[in-house]
Amino acid sequence: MVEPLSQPRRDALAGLLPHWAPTPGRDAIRRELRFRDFSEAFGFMTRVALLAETQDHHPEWSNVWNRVEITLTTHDAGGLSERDIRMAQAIDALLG
Ligand SMILES: C[C@H](O)[C@H](O)[C@H]1CNC2=NC(N)=NC(=O)C2=N1
Repeated sequence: MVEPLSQPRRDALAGLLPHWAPTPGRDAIRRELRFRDFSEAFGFMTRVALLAETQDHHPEWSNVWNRVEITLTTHDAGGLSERDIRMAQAIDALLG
């Protein structure tokens, strides 16, 4: 079992993640990305997939050609946890 984030921790972290927004109706965060083409988008997804395996934390996502939509939440916690924040920061770092 993973602990969900407390409200103060949630507030403290919100400013650290400028590219991520709350997912409407869910305890989750999401980010939409647009790449030059499908190859760039899928290359990025491949890198995130490897990252997800190393962190044992997996995104919910979708891809349409050059667009990738990522939602992060922790199923084991029934909502946002520190794992999602760590993953969001690692994804942001990949993007430079
Ligand atoms: C058994 C395994 O550690 C768990 O199922 C992991 C795998 N990846 C996961 N990913 C996400 N997003 N939430 C989880 O709760 C989760 N749990």
